[in-house]
Amino acid sequence: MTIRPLRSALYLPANRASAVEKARRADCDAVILDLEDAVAPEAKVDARAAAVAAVNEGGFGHRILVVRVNALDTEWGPADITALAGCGPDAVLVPKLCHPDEAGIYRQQLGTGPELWAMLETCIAFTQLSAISAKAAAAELTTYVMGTNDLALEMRAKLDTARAPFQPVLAQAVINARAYGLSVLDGVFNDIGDEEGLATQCREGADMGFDGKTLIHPKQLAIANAAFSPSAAEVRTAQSIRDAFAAPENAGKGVIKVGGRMTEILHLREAERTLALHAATQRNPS
Ligand SMILES: CC(C)(COP(=O)(O)OP(=O)(O)OC[C@H]1O[C@@H](n2cnc3c(N)ncnc32)[C@H](O)[C@@H]1OP(=O)(O)O)[C@@H](O)C(=O)NCCC(=O)NCCSC(=O)C[C@H](O)C(=O)O
Ligand SMILES: [Mg+2]
Repeated sequence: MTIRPLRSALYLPANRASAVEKARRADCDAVILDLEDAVAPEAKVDARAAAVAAVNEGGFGHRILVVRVNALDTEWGPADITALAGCGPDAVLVPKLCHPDEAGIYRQQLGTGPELWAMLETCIAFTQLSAISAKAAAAELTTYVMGTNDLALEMRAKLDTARAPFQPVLAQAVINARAYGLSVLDGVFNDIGDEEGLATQCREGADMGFDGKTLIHPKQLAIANAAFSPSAAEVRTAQSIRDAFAAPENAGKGVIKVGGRMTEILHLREAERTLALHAATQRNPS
């Protein structure tokens, strides 16, 4: 089993050159060059050119290079998509997905090159997420990204560390992603100085089943990487489950006891995933 880690995805405005340079060396699994909400309207055209130049220049190493475009119904969206389809980042992230047919339209505009990712950040999307997800998967969309700031604005809900009003939609995002074989990333944590709050929210996201977290500052990367990586204890447990099922005395058994716990074949599958994720995260930073 091979796994592509997505523990940490760092956003930055595409037109901030010093941040683009830092992102090329940052300890993250994905870099998201933003053309949407982090870029002022008067800077949109220059930011698009900067994103295309950054993609063409490369230098992001193992990091998945993503560009977040403006929505197709804005004055910048169509030209963003055309420019990105032409230069080929690893993925294009589209904002504010609302309707079941949208992913197919984006895919058509984008062609078969880059992966298609989409933000879940509108109330209307959550009223019809199963229909959206079925059609998104058919359009080969690979990844959902939570947009909790936009969602908070639309819901008129308070976005604090505990995120109580958002628990149902966070779970819905994970369930839909898993049902259709997509990756799913948790939303950003705005308080850059609050490391404890970020760690709490990362742990919650990992416990809910998210693959990783979107982040807004390099200071946040280590906390997310740690929270979404298997711990040493989890790796040991996974190894002992794999060893136990491989032991001759357990050949052909569907359920055994490992470390005092009932352990079934489904737990072996989970253990294999843990070990694959662990192996995939043991690379040297480059
Ligand atoms: C939030 C920031 C504007 C803060 O910037 P600043 O005050 O300049 O921070 P620092 O002084 O701490 O910066 C120190 C150096 O670090 C680099 N830096 C900062 N942030 C990043 C980053 N994200 N990636 C890479 N490098 C970064 C700076 O370049 C400084 O270097 P130097 O200039 O050489 O001194 C800023 O952090 C920022 O812009 N963050 C990203 C904001 C963003 O992209 N927002 C859009 C995505 S969030 C969102 O919209 C989610 C979703 O849609 C929703 O609805 O929830
Ligand atoms: Mg948003």
